[in-house]
Amino acid sequence: MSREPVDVLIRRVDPSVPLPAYGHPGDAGADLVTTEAAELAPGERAVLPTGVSIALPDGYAAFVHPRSGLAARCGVALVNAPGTVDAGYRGEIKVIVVNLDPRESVRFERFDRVAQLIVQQVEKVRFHEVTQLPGSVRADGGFGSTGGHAAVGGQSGGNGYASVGADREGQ
Ligand SMILES: O=c1ccn([C@H]2C[C@H](O)[C@@H](COP(=O)(O)OP(=O)(O)OP(=O)(O)O)O2)c(=O)[nH]1
Ligand SMILES: [Mg+2]
Repeated sequence: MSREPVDVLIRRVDPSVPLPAYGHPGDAGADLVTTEAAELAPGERAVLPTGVSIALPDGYAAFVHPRSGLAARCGVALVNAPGTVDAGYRGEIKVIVVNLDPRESVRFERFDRVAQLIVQQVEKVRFHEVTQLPGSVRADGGFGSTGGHAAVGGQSGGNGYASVGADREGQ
């Protein structure tokens, strides 16, 4: 059974902007548009206005996520993905896009969909300082400790194959 949607107040900063909308029932993200046209050269980034500001209930945050179609077709990423919109933020939501394509410029027209907003409940924690943390199986292993590193500069970790995600150390 699906839960009732959470009510979120929204204000149009740009009076003619379409409100964020879910593409399909069950989608996690509501699409955000840019209210400004922009052209990004390869490697260029821009902070694009979305024309809306929101008031989230306490205990919620909204996250500005990339759109996979823009990423796959045009190499467009969000520099800070996912961007965090705090419950207390009343300013205009902005999207920090970057064109990662090495050759092609990318052009956004006014009201093109540039990102998607995912609203989530977030925990607030209280930090308790200690001198020693409880043990765990992972301990301080991280940053590739389980193997399967991507190749850098065409070189892999010693066997000469460029690979992403294959666990060579397990073979
Ligand atoms: O992609 C984003 C990320 C952030 N924000 C807005 C909402 C958020 O509440 C505020 C601050 O974001 P963040 O905390 O990530 O930035 P900061 O550099 O830490 O700024 P601040 O010192 O204002 O917290 O900026 C956006 O509109 N889009
Ligand atoms: Mg901050």
